[in-house]
Amino acid sequence: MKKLAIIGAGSMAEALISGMVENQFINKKQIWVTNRRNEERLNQLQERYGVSTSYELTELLEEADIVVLAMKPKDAASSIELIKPYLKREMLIVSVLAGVSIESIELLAEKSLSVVRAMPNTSAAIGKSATAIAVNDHVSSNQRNLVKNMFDTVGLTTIVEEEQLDAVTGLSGSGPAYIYYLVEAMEKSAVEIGLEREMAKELIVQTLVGAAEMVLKTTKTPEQLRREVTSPGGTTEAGIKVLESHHVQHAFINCIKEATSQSKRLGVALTDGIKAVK
Ligand SMILES: NC(=O)C1=CN([C@@H]2O[C@H](COP(=O)(O)OP(=O)(O)OC[C@H]3O[C@@H](n4cnc5c(N)ncnc54)[C@H](OP(=O)(O)O)[C@@H]3O)[C@@H](O)[C@H]2O)C=CC1
Ligand SMILES: O=C(O)[C@@H]1CCC=N1
Repeated sequence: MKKLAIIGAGSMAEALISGMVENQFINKKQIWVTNRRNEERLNQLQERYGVSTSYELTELLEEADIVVLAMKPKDAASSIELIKPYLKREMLIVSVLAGVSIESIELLAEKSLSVVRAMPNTSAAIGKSATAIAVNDHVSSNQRNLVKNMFDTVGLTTIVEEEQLDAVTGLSGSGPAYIYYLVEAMEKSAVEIGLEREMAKELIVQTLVGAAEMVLKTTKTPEQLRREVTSPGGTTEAGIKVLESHHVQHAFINCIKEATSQSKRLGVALTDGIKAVK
């Protein structure tokens, strides 16, 4: 591969750059990055990772093998409008945009393209993303393997059907935020029950890591693991009763369903908007 161009220089772009550079997926100078106008940010990425940067679209996109779309979904239409004269059938387009369908990308580009739609999460920044990718019919098996290898540099990658990506977004794309929300609650409670913040943080993190590894490494279900912690008449039972009285498990299920619906809504709004102006 000669060149990989990334449109958007935010947190997701940086996570990918860091993974690719660290794992020598491609020579760092062959990674080109741009953003809308934040030049300081581009300089920062250049200094940190040795990547190339440019606002000159010919320099950026000419002869690129892979073009990664990493702007916010609301900026997709204006951004693709700018780059569409440079997008070629032989290029592979990789989008990490939540909710934005492959169809929308091709409609915006006004041509059929080889498109991979991916949903990573922010744990990509430490090489621990749970990423799902879906491809359209123009993507060859070599290209699909190449993109899988690219996302493997930032964590685990699964191949799914495009229809499943909204659910993946609701579950694992947004997932880190749900866990952070729980950690926030654990930290607040720790202070209220008289523990020092720093010491509590250490205990919370180790509890999370330990629980995650138990789910990963044992053959027991999460429910079995929970029951093993819960002694009859003990502390866990007393705590879980409070969660149940607030229907917390039900609330989490609704949270994931709502995030999934929002991903669908974002996609439909964009596709309808594009079709209305075409
Ligand atoms: N954050 C997350 O947890 C996840 C995010 N995603 C997806 O990743 C994408 C990026 O998210 P994130 O990195 O958090 O976003 P950020 O807001 O951190 O970064 C967005 C970037 O896009 C750039 N940009 C906006 N418009 C244009 C344009 N017309 N041309 C070039 N660059 C442009 C911005 O440039 P400037 O600063 O100059 O305006 C900025 O560098 C989103 O689509 C999101 O759905 C996917 C999975 C998880
Ligand atoms: O909240 C969002 O829309 C993005 C997509 C998945 C995680 N963050």
